[in-house]
Amino acid sequence: MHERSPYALKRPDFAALAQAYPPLRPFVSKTRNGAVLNFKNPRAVRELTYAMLSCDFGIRLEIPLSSLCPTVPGRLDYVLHIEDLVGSDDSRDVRGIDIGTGSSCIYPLLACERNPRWHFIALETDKRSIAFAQSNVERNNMQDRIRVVRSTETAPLLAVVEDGPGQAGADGSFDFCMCNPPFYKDPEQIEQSRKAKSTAPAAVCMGTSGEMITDGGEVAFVSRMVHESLVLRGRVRWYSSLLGFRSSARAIETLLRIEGVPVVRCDAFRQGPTTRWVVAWSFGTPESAEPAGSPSDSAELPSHLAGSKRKAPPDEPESEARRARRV
Ligand SMILES: C[S@@+](CC[C@H](N)C(=O)[O-])C[C@H]1O[C@@H](n2cnc3c(N)ncnc32)[C@H](O)[C@@H]1O
Repeated sequence: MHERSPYALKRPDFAALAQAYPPLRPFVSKTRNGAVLNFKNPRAVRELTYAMLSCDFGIRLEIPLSSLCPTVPGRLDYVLHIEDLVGSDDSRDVRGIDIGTGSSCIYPLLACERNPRWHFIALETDKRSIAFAQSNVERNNMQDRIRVVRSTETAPLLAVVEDGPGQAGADGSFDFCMCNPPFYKDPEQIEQSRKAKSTAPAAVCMGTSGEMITDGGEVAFVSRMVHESLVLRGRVRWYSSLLGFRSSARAIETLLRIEGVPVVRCDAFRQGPTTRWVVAWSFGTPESAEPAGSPSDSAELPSHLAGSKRKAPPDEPESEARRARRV
């Protein structure tokens, strides 16, 4: 977990959360070992996300039950990592792009809540998710800072940088882009992943196929970002994506090095037994971006950029619900 995360030091106290956030109460039971939550119940998992966002960030959310339910500590880790990359200069506006914002619009909401001068374009292809994301932006009065924009599957992922509808800086540039892509290439890969976790309790999965599956999997998706960045170059200062497999992070890092991208870093973030990778790259000058790192050499990075680096786990992503269980 990121060293600045408030969740790095304490496990959530379900009893205290339920006290502070009454809608969570029906899902919390008292046992001899303390208060517990039934993570097999999608409503309980969703209510936990609502409770944490409300109590810890003052964010109000509504998402459909049949969609990916974001786990707050994991999403916060990526936001903290982006803050490390772009710096915490409150004296200027910072502009970011979230590729695939989902129905929650979780990254823009968390990032804007923490950073008063940040602005986002939140891109999404799915019609229902766009409607929910837009409502969540309005529910939190963020309309002047977060703009939900519809993408199409065939359009470039970063077409918005070329189009620059309103939110780019005066020079038409963005400070960063972030992305949590669909991890899997097909249902079989999801099934394989589930079987590999057969010793674990059955997980409740709330992702739609559009949220979990993309042609060629996450490597193909992020490779598209890489190729677009080779054209856009400094129009975005930091390009980045989350990756669910260590092998994917390595593949993207290799692609970036083959393409001669001058600044590449790969950081691993661990929460319990789950690790996620964030690959970030930049065409910036040495002053605006640190030298490259890699999963193997990232321990040499300055600590504020290092996140939580631990021994790499098996090469498998995990369902949102299993991640939530460890919160
Ligand atoms: C794994 S979900 C991430 C949702 C959210 N960002 C989160 O972290 O909870 C991936 C999202 O990317 C969206 N997506 C897929 N292809 C896309 C594309 N070409 N452009 C923009 N969004 C896309 C999906 O509809 C889905 O909502």
